[in-house]
Amino acid sequence: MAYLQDSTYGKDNVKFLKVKKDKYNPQKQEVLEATVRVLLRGNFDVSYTKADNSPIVPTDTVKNTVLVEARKTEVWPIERFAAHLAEHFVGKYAHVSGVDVHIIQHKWTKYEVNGKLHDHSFKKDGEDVKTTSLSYNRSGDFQLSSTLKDLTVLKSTGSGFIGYNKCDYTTLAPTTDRILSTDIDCTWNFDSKKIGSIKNIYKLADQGLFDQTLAKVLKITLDRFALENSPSVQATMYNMSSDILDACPYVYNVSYSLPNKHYILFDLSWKGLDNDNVLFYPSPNPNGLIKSTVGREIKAKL
Ligand SMILES: O=c1[nH]c(=O)c2[nH]c(=O)[nH]c2[nH]1
Repeated sequence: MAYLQDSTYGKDNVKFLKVKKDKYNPQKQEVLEATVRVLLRGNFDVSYTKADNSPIVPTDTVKNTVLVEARKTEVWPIERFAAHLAEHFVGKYAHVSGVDVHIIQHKWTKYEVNGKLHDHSFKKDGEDVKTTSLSYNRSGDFQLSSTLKDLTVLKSTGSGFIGYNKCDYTTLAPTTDRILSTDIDCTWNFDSKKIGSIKNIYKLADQGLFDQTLAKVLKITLDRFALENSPSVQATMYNMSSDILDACPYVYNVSYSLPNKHYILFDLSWKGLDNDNVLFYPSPNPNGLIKSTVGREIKAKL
């Protein structure tokens, strides 16, 4: 006999762009382009097991809700809009027990014209995006995290890899000078206890917590990447995580997932040429993939 173990449903890839006009100068604007996913949990079992659609809030209604609420409420920062959507669905439908909201914020950056940032012209200056994920239950439990991803970085020196395990399968030569390149994917989980309740997300958003945390994560990641003589991806990502935990008291733990995008020194000796770490070829496949989650050490009570 089959039984429904788990289910969730909703709308994915709901896209909008919202314009924010300055109160005193409506030509001065900000934009937020977003891709939203809302998945509902709750008393929907009969729609799967008995072909009874009566509890289903159509995914089309979910899409409409995201767009109407984006018009009616503040969407900056995306953590606030995620909280608003989660509260909306749980508040409106008694049989919804929980909501998972995921929002991607696409990058638009103002650029300078005649030495001054233009009021309403933007360029796409990178593929990196910020995302947020909020899982919320009717009981009040919530888990909020945000992510910076697809930020591609490379350093042409200041990185090495030596002292690793060697066996009869090892061909890798140790190096104290290599290219290090990765696509940054960093997730910071917020401390739900410290935030207190989903309502406090609005207050903390007003205080700038979420924007400041993103700015700190970005700065720490880029600074560490540039300034540290990296002994390995593993050690560098741990140090980045540890810096973020020191700088961001509302962050509970930090996860990085970093591909090691190899650039291989090309052997030119057959041509009678040396290669003093100047000519490399990018080797997209295979790539290393290094992941870690770093949390705060629980101090023992003395
Ligand atoms: O920083 C690195 N970590 C590894 O685990 C590894 N493995 C490898 O082949 N090169 C590297 N580099």
